[in-house]
Amino acid sequence: MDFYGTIGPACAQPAILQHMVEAGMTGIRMNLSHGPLAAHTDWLAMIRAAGIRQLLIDLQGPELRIGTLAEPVALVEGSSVRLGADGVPCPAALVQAAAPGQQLLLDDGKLLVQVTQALPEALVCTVVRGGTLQSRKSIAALGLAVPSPTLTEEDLQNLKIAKQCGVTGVMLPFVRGKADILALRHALEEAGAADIRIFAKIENMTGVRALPEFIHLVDEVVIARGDLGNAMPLWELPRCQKQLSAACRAAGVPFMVVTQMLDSMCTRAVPTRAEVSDIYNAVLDGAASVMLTGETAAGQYPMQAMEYLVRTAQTALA
Ligand SMILES: Nc1ncnc2c1ncn2[C@@H]1O[C@H](COP(=O)(O)OP(=O)(O)O)[C@@H](O)[C@H]1O
Ligand SMILES: C=C(OP(=O)(O)O)C(=O)O
Repeated sequence: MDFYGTIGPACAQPAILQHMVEAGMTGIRMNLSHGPLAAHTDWLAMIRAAGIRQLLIDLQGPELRIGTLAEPVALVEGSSVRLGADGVPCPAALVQAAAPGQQLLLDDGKLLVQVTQALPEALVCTVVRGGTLQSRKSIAALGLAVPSPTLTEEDLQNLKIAKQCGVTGVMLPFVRGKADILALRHALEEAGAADIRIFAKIENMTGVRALPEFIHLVDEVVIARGDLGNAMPLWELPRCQKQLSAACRAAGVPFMVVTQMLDSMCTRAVPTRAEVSDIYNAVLDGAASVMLTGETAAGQYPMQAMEYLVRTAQTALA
């Protein structure tokens, strides 16, 4: 079984990475929504030096995200926020597609705003669920199809240098169907990197419904519960996870379970009973891999989190 962490400011130090490897981490993911491969040469050197064999890059793909902010923005419930020109930067395609009444979940649903006015270059929104909005956080526009290409210009640049950077797998967000996978395969071939494995992230209902048409074209399916949880009431997410797991088992395709596996460990050295049960159950369901995200990238206890992930999974495997 594979155990992945996500590299980020909290763990990008040689001693911490070394400790995570000793705890059983077999690979690491770099989320390129927060910066291109070329800007992470120091992290790449650390990954090599720690002897981490598998390096996954998570592309931008069709995912919608807030742009880069000079500083975090406090969104106060009931107040107004402008997304787009002269406001919080966001994709132009979203501004074009959204109409008044549209709900927008930000940062994996932690924040919620509703469009009250759709101007040609900006959306004026009311904050429904407030909090602090940081750079590059996710946007989910419920029920709205926002046209976007499979790969951004930056994704193509990243793929060109992936092989020389030691990348072994590419994660494609928000896979919508066979065409997205074929486009990524083509881009990898063009980059001379046809042997890099493809991880298809299932992050919305379009991806759930389309899985049968592309499951045999990918190397691993990723049950990406952060964004997927925005696509349904949260109490339905476990059923969806079980159904996706069963579909992968039936097709004989490996799958990964990811996101909030040890979320409380972002701020505490010991996980909850519910979190270790979640990991144990994912392994019993047949997951080929499990991955930590914010726990290792931005949390206070990246080494301890990796240790709990690996030990709990190994107990389930024993
Ligand atoms: N390459 C990076 N550079 C700087 N910060 C990062 C990077 N990768 C991750 N982070 C930080 O760690 C957090 C958790 O990582 P991840 O779960 O991959 O991001 P997100 O939830 O934004 O998709 C990010 O929101 C960001 O604050
Ligand atoms: C892993 C996920 O993707 P991201 O970190 O881009 O939110 C997820 O949505 O579960």
